[in-house]
Amino acid sequence: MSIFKIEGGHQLRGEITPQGAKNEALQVICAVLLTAEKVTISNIPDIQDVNKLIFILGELGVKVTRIDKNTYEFQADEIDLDYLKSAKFKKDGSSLRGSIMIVGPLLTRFGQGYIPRPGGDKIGRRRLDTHFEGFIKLGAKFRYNPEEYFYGVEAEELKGTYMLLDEASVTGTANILMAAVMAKGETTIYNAACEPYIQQLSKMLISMGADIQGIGSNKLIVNGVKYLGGCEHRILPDMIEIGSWIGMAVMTKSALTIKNVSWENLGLIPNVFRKLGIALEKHDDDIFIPSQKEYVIQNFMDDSILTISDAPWPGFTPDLLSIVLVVATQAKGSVLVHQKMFESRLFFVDKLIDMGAKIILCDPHRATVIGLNHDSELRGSVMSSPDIRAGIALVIAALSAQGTSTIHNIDQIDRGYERIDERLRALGAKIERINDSF
Ligand SMILES: CC(=O)N[C@H]1[C@@H](OP(=O)(O)OP(=O)(O)OC[C@H]2O[C@@H](n3ccc(=O)[nH]c3=O)[C@H](O)[C@@H]2O)O[C@H](CO)[C@@H](O)[C@@H]1O
Ligand SMILES: C=C(OP(=O)(O)O)C(=O)O
Repeated sequence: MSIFKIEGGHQLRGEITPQGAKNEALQVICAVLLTAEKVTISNIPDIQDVNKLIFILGELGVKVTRIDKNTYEFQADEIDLDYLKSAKFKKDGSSLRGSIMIVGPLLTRFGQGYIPRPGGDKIGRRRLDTHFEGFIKLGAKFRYNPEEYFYGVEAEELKGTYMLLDEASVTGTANILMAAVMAKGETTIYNAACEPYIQQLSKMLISMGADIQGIGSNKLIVNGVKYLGGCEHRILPDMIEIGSWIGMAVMTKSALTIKNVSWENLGLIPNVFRKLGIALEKHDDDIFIPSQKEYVIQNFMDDSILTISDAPWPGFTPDLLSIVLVVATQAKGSVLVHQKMFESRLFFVDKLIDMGAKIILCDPHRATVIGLNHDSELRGSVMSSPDIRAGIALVIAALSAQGTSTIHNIDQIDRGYERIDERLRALGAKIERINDSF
């Protein structure tokens, strides 16, 4: 296990290009299972979760060719369905959340799909009902082995239908959509998630020959086709990484340019950071953040304290609330951060409190932050990263703190951030990765 050692208080400078989006990558890589033809995907982030998924596809028999650092060609023309029943798959498949999305494509193309209970962040209960209720609606038989936490669906033929999802689940919508594109007849998926990840997946499926309407809305109408072909697809920049870079710049009082962010796909993200008082300038498709000695949190119009909360898209993504929270610790003013979706994602605030931040954890979902306005800086500390976004929030805190911090369990951060230490060093940060053999 490696650790990060970070000497805080150094400004960043220069330009950074965001990686491709992790959550889109996990969807579109699963979609290669829908065709026997070649699929080329570019801007794939070189991160642990994505590499694990590519490994699983390779074990399943998909031919994987790495064309350059971030571009791969996939061909799923000889799939080994026996691997799905092996002990190895039960181990490999459970190591990340995104692997769940192989089930929809396998079910629609081969009539069977299996998955061990998937991993991902330990940020609260993460059920899979939406996924499997959708497959059942399409005509699949559901099997569950509780001893092994092993899920399965089987069907001779999937038939289009109307469904109202019990929640707008991101991976659930992607999974059901991938099953529906080759089901017989019309499927309506209402209360569908519509994050840019899903919009991108839909566009890719259309370029493979699928018929999907309603992209970007919460009602997708799919007319099943018999066959899908190859395509080329480019992944959008990672909006969560973009938000993380905004946090790094502002907490270290640095001027930073984030290149080619795809502004039109950022939704409320720029607005939310602006409400925290952060100056964000749109320079063509870049974000420029000027160096700011202070940033003042806006109150609501009636002068009550600002609340920032998450909601399914086009609401504010829950994956940026930990970053909003850490940024607020050095703002002028107060804000209530309300994490509605996940019940264990705010517990990391203890670590920020140890560093000197003024935060009241009201309950597992809500934390009030009273900004220090840089009147006193956070103090370096020894911490462990509980999940990917808390992990990057701790990195941000450490970059701004006085003294040196050590962050353990950085595997969690490597799950979703490509060579974050190298890229930060190139901008002037003092961060080292140390192999911790103890
Ligand atoms: C690999 C991947 O793509 N992961 C993302 C995906 O996870 P994932 O697809 O697993 O998350 P879901 O969208 O299924 O939901 C996450 C949690 O939010 C709750 N929920 C969901 C929808 C809703 O309308 N109300 C509600 O309360 C669910 O009960 C669940 O506990 O979406 C999450 C929510 O944006 C993100 O945090 C994850 O980064
Ligand atoms: C929660 C996240 O990821 P996963 O769904 O893969 O655990 C995330 O990206 O913030």
